[in-house]
Amino acid sequence: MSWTEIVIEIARDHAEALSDALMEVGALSVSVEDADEGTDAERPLFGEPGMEPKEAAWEHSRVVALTEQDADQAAIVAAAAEQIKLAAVPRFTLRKVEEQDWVRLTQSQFAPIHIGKNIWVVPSWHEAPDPDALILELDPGLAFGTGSHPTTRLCMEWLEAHPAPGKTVLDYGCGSGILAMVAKKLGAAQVAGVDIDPQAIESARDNGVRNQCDVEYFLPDTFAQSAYANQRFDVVVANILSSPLKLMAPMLSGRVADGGALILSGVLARQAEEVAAAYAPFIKLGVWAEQDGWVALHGRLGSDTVPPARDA
Ligand SMILES: C[S@@+](CC[C@H](N)C(=O)[O-])C[C@H]1O[C@@H](n2cnc3c(N)ncnc32)[C@H](O)[C@@H]1O
Repeated sequence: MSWTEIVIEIARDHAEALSDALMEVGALSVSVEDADEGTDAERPLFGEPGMEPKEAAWEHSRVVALTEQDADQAAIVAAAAEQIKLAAVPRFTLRKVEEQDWVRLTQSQFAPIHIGKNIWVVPSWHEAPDPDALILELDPGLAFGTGSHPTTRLCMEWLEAHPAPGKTVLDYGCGSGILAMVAKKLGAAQVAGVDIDPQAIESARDNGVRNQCDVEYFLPDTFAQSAYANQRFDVVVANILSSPLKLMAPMLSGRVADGGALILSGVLARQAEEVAAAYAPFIKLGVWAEQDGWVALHGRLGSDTVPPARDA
């Protein structure tokens, strides 16, 4: 079966309403894109959780509505325009969409990711490229943490460079559970993960089962009432944005055992000093490594000095 896409370029202010109206009058699905994407007018936007909040949305939108091939596309556009009382029916073009193997197409966009020296994150439909490596089977899903983002990779590389066999690890802001699972696979004795998002907890638990990683995951309030309520950990890793990290300084520092390590990620290089300043009353933090403008900070509780940077 084939479909036809209706493509309408429209001012950003109208895009959301037009997209809702198109759905109501017969479109099968609608997406709104940046009409300036790929041109000199394109504005940088960052959408992944863990990245800087959007400062400005794009200027011009492209609304793309999928319809049955034999639908009356002109009538659909006219009805949608009338529904939201546009002054005129917007101009549109049509694109034919051939049937494809959508599952295969989507899957082909996610390849195994090599991280650090010996870690591979491998989608379930791929063979592990190196069966002797530390393999995490992870599919892209609702929770952040597939290893594609520098903030995640920096933490994974830190964990690999500082294995803690037999130690305790807390992954605060665990998302998919990727960091907790790396810690566990590197030999940590006891690992806990916490996230504010119930969907993240659910997917972290699923991923734990799939990867045979015995990690316990909690929402913050249940964590505070769990057997871990007063526990301090040998390693605490938190990949969250700089503002919440600053607010959490007393809480996260209070979770680190004497001589234990704290690793913070989700921090832009220019934010490193202010984040380190928020933790200074508790733990001396310094930059461990930088990737694509993001840094990971680290420090040890009770140490007067900042541990060396990776490339020092
Ligand atoms: C950037 S993701 C990191 C996910 C994963 N740890 C990684 O490194 O890829 C940040 C995660 O922190 C969670 N988060 C944000 N604020 C939080 C808070 N105040 N307490 C606990 N988790 C939080 C988000 O729901 C999200 O899953």
